[in-house]
Amino acid sequence: MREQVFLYDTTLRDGTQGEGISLSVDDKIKIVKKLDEIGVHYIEGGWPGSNPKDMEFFQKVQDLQLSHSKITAFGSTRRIGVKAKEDENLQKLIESGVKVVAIFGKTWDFQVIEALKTTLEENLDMIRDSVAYLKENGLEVIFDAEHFFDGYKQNKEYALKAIKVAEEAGADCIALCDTNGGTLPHEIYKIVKTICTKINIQIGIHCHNDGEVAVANSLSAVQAGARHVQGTINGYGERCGNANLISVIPNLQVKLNYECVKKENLSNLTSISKYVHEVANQAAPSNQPFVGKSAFAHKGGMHVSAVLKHPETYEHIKPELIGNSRRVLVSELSGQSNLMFKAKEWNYSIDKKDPNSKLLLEKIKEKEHEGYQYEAAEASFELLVKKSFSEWKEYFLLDYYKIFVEKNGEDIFSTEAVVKLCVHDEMVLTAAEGNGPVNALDHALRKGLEQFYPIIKNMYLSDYKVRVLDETEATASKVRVLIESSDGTEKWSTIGVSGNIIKASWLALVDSVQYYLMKNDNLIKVVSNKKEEQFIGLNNH
Ligand SMILES: CC(=O)SCCNC(=O)CCNC(=O)[C@H](O)C(C)(C)COP(=O)(O)OP(=O)(O)OC[C@H]1O[C@@H](n2cnc3c(N)ncnc32)[C@H](O)[C@@H]1OP(=O)(O)O
Ligand SMILES: CC(=O)C(=O)O
Repeated sequence: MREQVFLYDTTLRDGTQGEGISLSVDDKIKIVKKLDEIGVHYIEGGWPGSNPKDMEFFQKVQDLQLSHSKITAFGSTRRIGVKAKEDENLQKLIESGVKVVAIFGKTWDFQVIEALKTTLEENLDMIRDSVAYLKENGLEVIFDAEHFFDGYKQNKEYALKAIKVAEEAGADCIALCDTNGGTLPHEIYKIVKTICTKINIQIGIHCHNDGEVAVANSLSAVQAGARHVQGTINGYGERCGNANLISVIPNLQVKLNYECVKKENLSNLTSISKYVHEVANQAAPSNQPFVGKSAFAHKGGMHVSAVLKHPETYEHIKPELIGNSRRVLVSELSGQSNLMFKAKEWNYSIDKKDPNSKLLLEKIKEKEHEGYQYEAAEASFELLVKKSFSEWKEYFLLDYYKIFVEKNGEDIFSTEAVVKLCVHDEMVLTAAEGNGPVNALDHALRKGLEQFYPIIKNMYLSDYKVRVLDETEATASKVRVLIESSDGTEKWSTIGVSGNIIKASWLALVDSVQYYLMKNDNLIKVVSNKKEEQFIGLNNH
């Protein structure tokens, strides 16, 4: 039987103390639903005494039927010199309608004197009165021992007395907080181990990430006896953030054999991490451990060769356990194993002994040396593979393009592009305007192709990025253009590199259209045959 560790999520409270993180009431409700689905035990919704938004949240959340999670409200011990029953913050905690509250109190003598500006005795009274009052009101009470580790290192006796007072007043759990985030895992282990021998109620841990060891500290605390772990999804939180539950959970469950969430819910971690990034309007870091896009992305040829033989050679856990997946990147650091893996993904079968495979690898390395970066442009890479390993027909060939940019006296710019193409042995000349040279080229290219391949009306450019490759060359430097295209369902990325930004853009643009046509080749054949029949018909008249 695996020992249970209780998860206490504070994304909606401490998470929103992180710079740039702000959640509306609806956002919070959405996140609550997801956390409940994966079986987080406690969800701290906010601080009812802090702002009207949090009050509204506590009203609205009462309408949710949660299956697993208990909603908690956060606040502080009573104010100095005020009776607990008259303290506005404690009243709001009770009025919030929750059954569980977490209150933080000072356990570091230095904080009591410098921040609270009161006596050590009054602080102990504040803790005692507040916990006792909330218990009298029938609530489950978690006491967050603020700055516990710093306090313990400086004045053991007082820090211990502060949490003893909370225990004696009836607290259900004492969460030891590394509030400044500077404590190291071996210190956490030693201190938590000692505290577990002195306190008879559940011990919890709340770590900040200022020393980048919040996850490690949380694990050390559990190994030392803590059974309640506080943290946030994706590690959002004040300053450098809180312990990232998305990493804490699989480390505890997969590696240390504790029970945090039901086994079947582990595979939702990747999607919940993405979901919360999305709701919080944050870019998901691709190198986020466990769930990031790159967490199981293999780039070095040696690694890929080994992973193909046995994934455990370069993977610490199976990616599917947490809902992630293995990826292989293609670059100048690739070996033939990278090509084989990618080709298989696209249903091409290639053999290491095939001379084309070696040629393709050499071509990729040359191109990467020129400035191409295929890991960011898989569609261009797939075209290269297709051209190397199967019959390739050009959907169109360029004869020339011309671009005209005009600025009139009233500071109005106009841009026009003329494109001459050969499609199905027919010369097509088109012109189009655009709000810039690349846009005009895009319009002219489509105008020329749409009559042959009407399907391209469905695709559009969704992103366009330019990167200067050698800044020392200033305006003469090479540029790398990355284009992302979409048809509303799929997205694909293509690349072009040149000393001329228009040419780099054209190359990326052509790859984008060729890729789409290649992917929809079955549909296209029908349309272009008809077109040819039509021409024949016309010629007969
Ligand atoms: C470690 C943590 O993360 S604790 C959580 C921190 N989170 C937040 O502060 C976010 C929400 N906070 C707020 O909305 C506001 O700070 C409020 C509404 C709670 C309080 O606002 P104000 O009354 O204007 O006080 P202000 O924020 O300026 O100062 C905090 C006061 O609380 C006191 N205080 C700090 N900790 C405690 C405590 N554990 N118990 C009682 N009082 C405390 C401070 O000494 C200070 O008192 P003072 O005004 O007499 O100097
Ligand atoms: C309570 C809390 O958030 C802290 O001490 O960091």
